[in-house]
Amino acid sequence: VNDAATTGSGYGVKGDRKTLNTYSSGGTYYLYDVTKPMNGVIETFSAQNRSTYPGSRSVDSNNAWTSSTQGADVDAHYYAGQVYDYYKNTHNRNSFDNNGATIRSTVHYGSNYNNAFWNGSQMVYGDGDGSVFAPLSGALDIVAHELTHAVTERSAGLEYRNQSGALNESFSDVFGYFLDPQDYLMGEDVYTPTKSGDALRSLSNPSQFGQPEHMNQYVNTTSDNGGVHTNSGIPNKAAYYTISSIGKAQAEKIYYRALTVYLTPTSNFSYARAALLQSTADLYGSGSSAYNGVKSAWDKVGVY
Ligand SMILES: CCC(=O)Oc1c(C)cccc1C(=O)O
Ligand SMILES: [Zn+2]
Repeated sequence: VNDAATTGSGYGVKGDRKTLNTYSSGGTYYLYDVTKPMNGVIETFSAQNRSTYPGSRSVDSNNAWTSSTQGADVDAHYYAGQVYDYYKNTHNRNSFDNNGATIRSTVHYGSNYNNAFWNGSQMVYGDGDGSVFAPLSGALDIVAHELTHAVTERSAGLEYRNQSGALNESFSDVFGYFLDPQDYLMGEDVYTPTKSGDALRSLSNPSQFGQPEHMNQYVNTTSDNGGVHTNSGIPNKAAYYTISSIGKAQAEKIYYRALTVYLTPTSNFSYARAALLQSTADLYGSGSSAYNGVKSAWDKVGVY
């Protein structure tokens, strides 16, 4: 039996053509990517619209992943590979655990499910209901957001509530930007497919989608684990100020070092400021323009 790594192609959620790293075994093709270094594996499954995971491996008979229901599978697989490459090439991190863990995604989870999440072991994506969301793996920034939850879990371990939870959310949005830097919007490629110009969140203008962007607007609430998707607007705005003043290349090194070296499970916004400043001093010096950029960014959002 000739099992082999193969190259397929298909259409993503938006109908765009993509080349795919697949695998053939017994005459069937699988979304199973064995091309990454040190045996990192990326694999994609389908829940076939049931609420179970992982479901079964996404398969195709001729390695042409072109049916309308395969777009979610194509994008989950392709974008997971892009996020793997980003963390390896930019930060020398080998998968989310820095030890070559298999990156598994399940698509077509549930029915009309307007959600995506990291479940502690894998990524899971709904198909959306066609009004609030198109299939959620169709946005690179969402895939990067979810996989960054895994990186955070295996590094800082920021507890998913209150300020540490808002930081957890913010780091996922910020790395979503680093993967998809042509705008400061989150999820715009799949959010409200019948309406243009909106998004889940904006890093440059959090208040556009109902988020605070200064500490004096912090929302004390018990909903959403203490407003983790709301209060993330404050560190997101600080990240926007940082990126727009010192540039993406230095900002992403600073953010990765803070996340993997200094932040802890209970870090709050003030500690995040200190961690980012210390990371900047480590990398570029405390007298650098980068250091002044980070300091000024957090001053502007009222976090000291
Ligand atoms: C940008 C990705 C995102 O926010 O995904 C979520 C959605 C769409 C609903 C609920 C939670 C999340 C999340 O991953 O935090
Ligand atoms: Zn999230």
